[in-house]
Amino acid sequence: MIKQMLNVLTVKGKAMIAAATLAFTMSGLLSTYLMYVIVNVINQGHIDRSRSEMTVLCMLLFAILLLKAGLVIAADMTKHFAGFAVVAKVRESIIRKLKRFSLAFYSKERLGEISTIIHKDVDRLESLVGHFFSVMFSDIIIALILGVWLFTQSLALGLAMIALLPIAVLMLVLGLKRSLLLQKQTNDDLVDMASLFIEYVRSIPLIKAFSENVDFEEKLQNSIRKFGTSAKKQSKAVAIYVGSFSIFFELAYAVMMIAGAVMLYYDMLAIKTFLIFIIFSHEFYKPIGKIEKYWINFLQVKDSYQRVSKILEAPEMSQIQVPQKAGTFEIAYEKVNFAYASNEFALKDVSFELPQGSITALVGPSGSGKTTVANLLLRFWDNESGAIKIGGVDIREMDYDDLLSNISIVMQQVVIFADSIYENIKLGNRNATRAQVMAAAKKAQIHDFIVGLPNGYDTIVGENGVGLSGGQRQRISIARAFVKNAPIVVLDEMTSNVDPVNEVKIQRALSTLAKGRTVMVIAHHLHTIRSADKILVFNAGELVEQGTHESLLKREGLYRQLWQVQASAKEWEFSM
Ligand SMILES: Nc1ncnc2c1ncn2[C@@H]1O[C@H](COP(=O)(O)OP(=O)(O)OP(=O)(O)O)[C@@H](O)[C@H]1O
Repeated sequence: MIKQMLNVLTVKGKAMIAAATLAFTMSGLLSTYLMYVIVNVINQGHIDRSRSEMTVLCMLLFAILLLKAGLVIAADMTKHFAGFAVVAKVRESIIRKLKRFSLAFYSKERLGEISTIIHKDVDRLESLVGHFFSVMFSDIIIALILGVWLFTQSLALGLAMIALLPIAVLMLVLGLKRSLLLQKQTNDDLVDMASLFIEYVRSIPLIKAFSENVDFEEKLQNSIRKFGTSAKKQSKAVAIYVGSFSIFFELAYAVMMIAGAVMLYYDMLAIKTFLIFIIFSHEFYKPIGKIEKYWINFLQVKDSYQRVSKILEAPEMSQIQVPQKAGTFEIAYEKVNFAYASNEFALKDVSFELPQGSITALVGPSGSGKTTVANLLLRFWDNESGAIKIGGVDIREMDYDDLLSNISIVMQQVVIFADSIYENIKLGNRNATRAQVMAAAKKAQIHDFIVGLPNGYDTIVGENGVGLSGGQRQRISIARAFVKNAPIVVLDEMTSNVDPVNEVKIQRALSTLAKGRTVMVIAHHLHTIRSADKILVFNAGELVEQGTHESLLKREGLYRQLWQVQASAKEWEFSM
C-alpha cells in the first residue's frame, strides 16, 4: 500500500519525501549523539577537565543543537512541500480525468462521492504521504541504526530488549484486525443512520403537514441505537487490544531493565552500557509504540486512496489516435441506437439530417428521448450502434475538445459561477476581448440589464453574489454562445414560465444566434418552433414523424395531437 501511495507522487515529490526523511533522520541521530556525549561526560568525569576542553565541548553541543534546529526546519518545510505536491497532482489528475468521462459516470451518488474525494480524501492523502511518511520512515531508520548499535554494545541485553516485542506486536495486529471488522459494521450503521436523517429532514414539511410520523421516528431512533451499540462494541475491542499491547510493550522494557540489573550485579555489564540501553532503547521502541497510530492512519487513508484510485483508473471515453476535422457543419444521425444502463428507455434506429445553417426542432411527449438525442451529439454518452456525423465525420473520430469547440450549448439549467458577469460570459471563449463580450451581451439582450447593475460587467453573480432570474441566466448563456461563435447550436428551450418581457428578449436573442448556424432545438412549446426548417417528432425513443409545421399538421399524427393538446391547454388557461 505504501508503494501504491508513493505512486501518487511525482519524482520531485518522492525526492522531497526522501529529503525530509533524511533531514528528520539526521536530526534524530544528532539528538542521540548529543545524549551520547552527555552520557560520556557523566561516565568519564570530564567535569574535572581543563577549562578549554569544557569550552570545546560546550561549543560542540551548541553546534549540534543549531544544526539540529536547521535540519528540523528543512525537514518540516520539505514535508509540507511534498504534501502540497501530492494535493496538486491528485487534484489536477482528477480534474483532467473528470472531463474525459462520459456522463454515464456521473450518477447522483457519484457527484457526492467526487466532492468527498476532492475535498476530504485528497487532503488525507496529503497528510499521510506528505507529512506522515517522512516522520515514519525516519523513526524506523533511527530505530534500526540504534538497534544494531545497541546489539554491538551488548548482545545479551539487546536480546532482552526485544524478547517480548513479538508478543506485543502480535496482540496489536490481532486486535487491529478484529477492530477492522467491527469498524465496517460501525460504518455501515453510520451510513444507514445518516441516510435516514437526510430522509427525515427532507420530509419535514410532509411530517408537519400530516401530524406525527411515529413509524419514521421509531425507525430513526432504532438506527441511532444500533449505531451506538456497534460503536461501543468497537471501542471496547479497541480498548482491550490497546491495553494488552501496552502491557506487553511496557513489559518488554521491564524485562530489559531486570536483565540489565542482574547482569550488572554479576559484573557482566558495564554501567555505561546499561545507561546507554536505558536511554537509547526508548528511541528503538518508538516506531513499535507508534504502530497503532500508523495503522489507524493507514486505514483511514486506505479508503481515501481507494476512492481516489477508482476515479484515476476509471475507463475514459474512447479517444481516437488520429482525429479528423469536420469541414462543413451539417449533422447526420444514421441508425443510432442507445440505451441507459439504469432503465428500459432506448433510442431505436434513429436517423435524420440537419442541413448546415438550418433550424431543426426536436419535439415529443416528456421522456420521448429529445434530450438524449441532443446529448449524444455532445458525446455526453456514446451511441451503441449507428453513427452521428458532422460534415460527414463520425463524432467519435474527432478530437473531443475540437468537437465541443464546434458546438454552443444553451441549456435550461444554466450554470453560473461565483464570479463577475464578464468572466461568466467569457467562459464561452477564453480569448474573447472585453469588446467582444459586450457585443455578445448586446446580441443576447442582456447588456442593458448588466450596465444597470452596481458594478456593471464586474458585478459578482452566483453564490454569494447578485442573484439572477431564470430568464437572465438563459440570456447569459446565450451571450456565452455568441462569444463562442460555434457553427452548431444545441438549444434546450425553457419550460418554466418567464415573464413576457424576458420571453420576447430570449426569443429575439435566439433568432439572432440561430442565423447562419446549424441549430438543434429541444422544443417544449410548439408555437415557438412553427417556423423551424424541420420538426422531428419523437415518441418512446423512436423518430415517428418529420417535416415542417404545416406538413405535420396535415398528417393526422402525433404532432397534430400534441399541437391540439397545447392549443386546448391555452384555451383552458384563458377560461380560468
Ligand atoms: N442520465 C440518465 N440515466 C438514465 N436514464 C435517463 C437519463 N436521462 C434520461 N433518462 C431517461 O431516458 C428517457 C428519455 O429522457 P429524455 O430526457 O431524453 O426525454 P425528453 O424527451 O427530453 O424529456 P423531457 O421533455 O421531459 O425533458 C426518460 O425515460 C428518462 O427517464
